[in-house]
Amino acid sequence: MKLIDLLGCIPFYETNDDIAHIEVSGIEMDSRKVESGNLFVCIKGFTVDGHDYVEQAVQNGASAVIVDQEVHSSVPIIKVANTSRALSMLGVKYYNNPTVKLPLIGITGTNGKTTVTYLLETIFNEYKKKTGVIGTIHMKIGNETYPVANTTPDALLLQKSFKKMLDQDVDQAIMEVSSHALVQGRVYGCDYDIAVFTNLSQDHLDYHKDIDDYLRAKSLLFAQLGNSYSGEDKYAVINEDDASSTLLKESTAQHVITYGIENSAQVMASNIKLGAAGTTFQLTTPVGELTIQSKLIGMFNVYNMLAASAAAIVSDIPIAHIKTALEKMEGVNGRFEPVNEGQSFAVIVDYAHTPDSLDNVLQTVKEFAENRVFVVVGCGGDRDRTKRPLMAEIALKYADHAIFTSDNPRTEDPQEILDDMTNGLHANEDYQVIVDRRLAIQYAVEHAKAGDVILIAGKGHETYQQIGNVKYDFDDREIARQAILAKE
Ligand SMILES: CC(=O)N[C@H]1[C@@H](OP(=O)(O)OP(=O)(O)OC[C@H]2O[C@@H](n3ccc(=O)[nH]c3=O)[C@H](O)[C@@H]2O)O[C@H](CO)[C@@H](O)[C@@H]1O[C@H](C)C(=O)N[C@@H](C)C(=O)N[C@H](CCC(=O)O)C(=O)O
Ligand SMILES: Nc1ncnc2c1ncn2[C@@H]1O[C@H](COP(=O)(O)OP(=O)(O)OP(=O)(O)O)[C@@H](O)[C@H]1O
Ligand SMILES: N[C@H](CCC[C@H](N)C(=O)O)C(=O)O
Ligand SMILES: [Mg+2]
Repeated sequence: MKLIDLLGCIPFYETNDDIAHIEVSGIEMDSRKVESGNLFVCIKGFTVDGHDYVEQAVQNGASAVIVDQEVHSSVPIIKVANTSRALSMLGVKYYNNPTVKLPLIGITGTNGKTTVTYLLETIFNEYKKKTGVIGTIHMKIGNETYPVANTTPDALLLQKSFKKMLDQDVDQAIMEVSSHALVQGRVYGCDYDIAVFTNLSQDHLDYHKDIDDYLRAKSLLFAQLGNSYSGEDKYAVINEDDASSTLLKESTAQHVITYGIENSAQVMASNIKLGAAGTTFQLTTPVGELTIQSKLIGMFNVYNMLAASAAAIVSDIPIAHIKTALEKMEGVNGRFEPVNEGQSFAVIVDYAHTPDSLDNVLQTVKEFAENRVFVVVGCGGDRDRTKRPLMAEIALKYADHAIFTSDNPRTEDPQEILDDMTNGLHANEDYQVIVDRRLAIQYAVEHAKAGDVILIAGKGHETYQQIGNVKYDFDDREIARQAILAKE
């Protein structure tokens, strides 16, 4: 593509050279990955500034650079107001604006995004629609999976992935939209057809100034809905029982469809029967009413099913297919996942890593436990410190025995993270600190008796533990399995 044509998507830019002849073979934001003829976009990050890597990009063959600060270079320099924003626009243009053709659902909220994403995948697949999914666990096109570094990838990878989905005849794309992505503009230029809100509670206060700032970040998804003027109907799917619903409804000029249990909403669940092996409820929607018998456990999963059902209804999926899919769904990788080797006690691995999710999941465990509840939990390093004491308190509120351990310490001292968790606790409470996560899991398994439940929270599907900057192989499910086998 000619650079001059590509730059048509940026309203104002300055250049120091004649760029009419330049062909662009691709766009790159990482100097280490630049190939001959690439346009290098300099992004100021949290760790380093891409403007410092212009020379490396040029050595690797960059044909031009996009900057928002002064740099010196032997290739043409194009100066814009904001390179992050430019990167998204360039990605959209380079990959030919894929989301205008690709039906796209974006899911945001503190908890439940991944679960709702996979519920929607199951529903669309049941209706014989090919899906593309982007989220925490991986990117998935049809049955092929690809690893991802972020829940919501950077703008370039995102647009490239949408293009790939279109090339592979995907009918419906479904993605998680993190608050980081919204603030950083990773999703500028995505033409969402449906934006779903799950819930809002405390997380990421290392990144967002306060909870209002966090909510404002989430609201950007709803404000962006319909900005492409494609003329199609767009929908915001909102949890009416969440205190943030009013602001989010006011953030969009598009159609709103609500779901809920407590407050009156368009899609509702009633007559809910929560069980240890599944959940039954009456689903009431504007297009009909039916009974759902789901294998998913816990009230929070009723909300996830309502969110997915509402998004499926506005996508014109017949409710009979929604019912079949919800009832077929076995669960999501690493979410309330049992580890069963025929032992006399239950072991559940879950991804709860926020106060609210831990509260929800422990409440559910407590309700069905025949005997004592053990919880093995920690908090991630280089992340929101203020959630640490809250998570410890919640663990003690429900569990008969809490074992506090490391999650992904990253660059923090694991003991200091655990001190943050436990400093405010009373000494006589029944908890223990075992820094090594493997030993903590082993301890819980060794001490469990018939009818007890062990909840291992925080890492769910993760198959590594990050200590310092190194990711070591680590899978809670495997460690638990080995411990169970060693015991019996
Ligand atoms: C805080 C944050 O959002 N960080 C993201 C950010 O990293 P960064 O700002 O540190 O990037 P950087 O290393 O300073 O690099 C700046 C620029 O210089 C470039 N560079 C860098 C080095 C070099 O040699 N040459 C070069 O050109 C980089 O390619 C980049 O363009 O940009 C990177 C590239 O897009 C992201 O991968 C990275 O996510 C890191 C891995 C991360 O941990 N992010 C978390 C906080 C996050 O975003 N989480 C949410 C999910 C949260 C949730 O839902 O619970 C997510 O969407 O994943
Ligand atoms: N609707 C919900 N409300 C509260 N907690 C939930 C809800 N759904 C799931 N959870 C809890 O949160 C954990 C994470 O769920 P899930 O992975 O679906 O959320 P997520 O929003 O994708 O999280 P992340 O921000 O890490 O991507 C689950 O393991 C469960 O404990
Ligand atoms: N997307 C979340 C995942 C947290 C998972 C938990 N295991 C941790 O490492 O804190 C984050 O980056 O905050
Ligand atoms: Mg997720």
